[in-house]
Order: sequence, then C-alpha cells, then structure tokens
Amino acid sequence: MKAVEIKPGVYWVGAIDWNIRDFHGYSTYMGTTYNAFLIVDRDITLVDTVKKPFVGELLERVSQIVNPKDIRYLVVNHVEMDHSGGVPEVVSAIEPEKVICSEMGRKALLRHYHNPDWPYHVVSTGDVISIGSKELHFLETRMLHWPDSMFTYIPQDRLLISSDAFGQHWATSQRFDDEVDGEELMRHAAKYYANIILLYSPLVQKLLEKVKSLNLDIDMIAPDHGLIWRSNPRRIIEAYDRWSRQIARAKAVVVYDTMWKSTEKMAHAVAEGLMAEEIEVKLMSLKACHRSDVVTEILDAKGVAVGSPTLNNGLFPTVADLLTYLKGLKPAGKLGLAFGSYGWSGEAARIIADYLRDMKFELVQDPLRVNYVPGKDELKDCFEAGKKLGAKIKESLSS
Ligand SMILES: Cc1cc2nc3c(=O)[nH]c(=O)nc-3n(C[C@H](O)[C@H](O)[C@H](O)COP(=O)(O)O)c2cc1C
Repeated sequence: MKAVEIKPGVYWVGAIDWNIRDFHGYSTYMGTTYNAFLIVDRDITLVDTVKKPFVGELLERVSQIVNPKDIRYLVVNHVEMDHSGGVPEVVSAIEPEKVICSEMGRKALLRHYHNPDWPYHVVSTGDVISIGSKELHFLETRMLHWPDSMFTYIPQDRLLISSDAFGQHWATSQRFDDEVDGEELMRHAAKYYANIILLYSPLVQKLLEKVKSLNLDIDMIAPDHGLIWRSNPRRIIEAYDRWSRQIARAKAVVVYDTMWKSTEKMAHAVAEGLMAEEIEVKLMSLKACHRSDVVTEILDAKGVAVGSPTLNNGLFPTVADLLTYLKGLKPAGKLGLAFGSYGWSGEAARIIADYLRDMKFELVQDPLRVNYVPGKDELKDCFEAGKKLGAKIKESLSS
C-alpha cells in the first residue's frame, strides 16, 4: 500500500496489522493499524513510529516520499511499544537531529530502550516548533492513557495528531472515516473507549475542556490507531464527551456463566423481567462472549446484572475475570443486581455484590441466590428482580 497524503505535505506512512487479536490480553478486536505521519516541510518530521515488526513497511512508505535520511525530527507522542517499538531502528536509520517527546516520554523511552545518547528534545504543553511553513504545537495529555502521552497539533492544516485518543482497533484498507460504514466505525471506537479509555473518563472531560478553552481550530483528527476523522471530527469528540460523562440509556446487560445451567435459567428470568419493563437487554453468557465485548455493552447500559454459580466457595473463574477487568475500568453510575445458583455454601452471589458495591453500583436488592436448580417460584423471584431493576432504570433516567 502506498503512503497516503492526508493534508498537503502530510502523509500517512503507518502499517496495517490485519490479524492481531492480542492487545493487553487476548480480545475480539478486528486487527488494528499503527498510524505514523510524515510531514514534508523545510524540516521533515516523522510523528510516531510503528510496532517493531512493521518498521520495514514504515521506512518503505517514507521512502516513497523522501529519503529517510532527510528526516530531521522524530516526534514520539506515546511510548507504548505499538508506537515506539520501531523507534530504535528508525533512529538508527534516519539519525534525527531531535527526538521530540514530553519529559515523561523521555523517561519512558529511557526505561524501554536504555539509550541515553538519543538527541532528546523535551517539550511541554504550549511549546511550538516551527518546521518551515508549518508549526508543531504540543499538548501533553498525561494518563490518556499513559503518563507520557501527548498530542501534536498543526494549526496551518487544522490537524490534530491525537496519539491513542479517538482511535479504534480495526484493520481496514481505507484510511478515512467517510470511506467506511459510519455505524461500524462508531462501534469500534466505542469498544476502544470502553476497554482502554473508560477509567480515565474524568481526565477526558478535563482534556475536552482544555481543547475548548484553547480554541483549537480542528478539521481533521488523526489518531495512532484506525481511521482518520476527516469528514466529521466533531462526531468522535461528541462521543468522547458522552462516554466520558458515562451517560447511560434504558439498557441492561445480564452477564453470567454456568456449569449445569441453573444460573443460566436465573439469567433468562432476570432478562424477561427487564424486558417486561421495556428495557433493552443484552443477555451475555461468558462462554459465548468475550469480556471486551461485555464491557463495550456496559458502556451505555444503566443496569448490570451479574450471575455466577458457586464453585469451590468462590466465583466461577470467567465471572471473576470479568469483575476484575470491569472494576479496573471504573464504570460509573450503574444500577446492579447479583445472582447465582449454589449447592451448600453459596458465596458467589455475595462476592459479586461486594464487587458491584466496590464499583459504587447501586444494588436494587440483596443478592439473589437459588439452591441448586431453580423451581417455578424461584424463577418468578428472578423475573421480579429483573422487573425491579428495570423499573429502577426507568426511574433514574427520568429524574
Ligand atoms: C466442582 C464443583 C464445586 C462446587 N463448589 C461449591 C461450593 O463450594 N459451594 C456451593 O455452595 N456449591 C458448590 N457447588 C455446587 C454448584 O454451585 C451448584 O451445583 C449450582 O447449582 C451450579 O449452578 P450452575 O448450574 O449455574 O452451574 C459446586 C459444584 C461443582 C461442580
């Protein structure tokens, strides 16, 4: 694939990783891209690199436009290795005059590559470097999603190169938002937000305010993963505003696992109760659904019901896995219900309730526990618990 000119003199020179599924653990993302940008001006600049195995592709794409040796500056917006893995080889190949990064970026590069001799040039928010007809403005975005993260903004092109923010893990041959199905694009962006950015939502709010106060004129957002927002950058900014405020709708996720289908029967009855209250329901067995898809559904759901059988005095492992993951992502403002079948000691539903309380979920009732296989009356209790959760969802959204 050729380098793609995204603005006059600015080229996408990144790489497409079609079949990767392991991002911070195995998941169900559909590949990704590592986006890097070559800016051809008096001082030719490369913004970001790619994951190590793709450096050859990056340098080949750069060579389509300029001699790599003519690159003067290398900007490292983010040190995570899917963007910086290529830095050592690129530095050797191009011998840049400056490796431009934040102070946290410098420290992180040293910890990753142990090379104190690189020509580090530390920038912080508000710093500007002229590269000829264009300027590079830097905005640190600490903890979005690493301490070293920063944006590079080019006012002459109204272009924001946004590092990991606004990205999607989605491998496509197209480079721009208007070349793909818009709804599918937003689903990938939501999945990325739910799984990678959600826990930093308060910082996203602050960043959006900061960008607003700086009055940045932006007509293109180029993230380091996925499609470039060319036709409607406001769409992703508005989505980040909504997601970071954790605005939920009349939707509930009922997620569970089961050994002998008793907890599954309970889950179905809870879902029926929610549906009786006209709540949109996603019923997700952890045998069929990956945790990354479950948290994506939880992103805009007001209610979350979690079920597990008791196994060896504890949770079923997949439920423990989900709850550990979910807790780290800090979902906020949810209503919760814990349920599960048990044989003799019955700890699981109570442990789920403890997790949900820890996450500050408002529990609509005590943990719902059924001894072995639920009978008619117990399934009615599950249905009623679902209805109760549904009614509470409606009440909270109308107030
Ligand atoms: C290997 C194994 C370990 C179990 N450990 C416990 C336990 O420690 N405490 C308990 O109350 N029930 C325990 N049970 C019983 C299950 O919780 C019970 O069979 C329950 O109805 C299973 O629900 P399910 O059909 O949703 O899998 C255990 C069952 C199995 C198969």
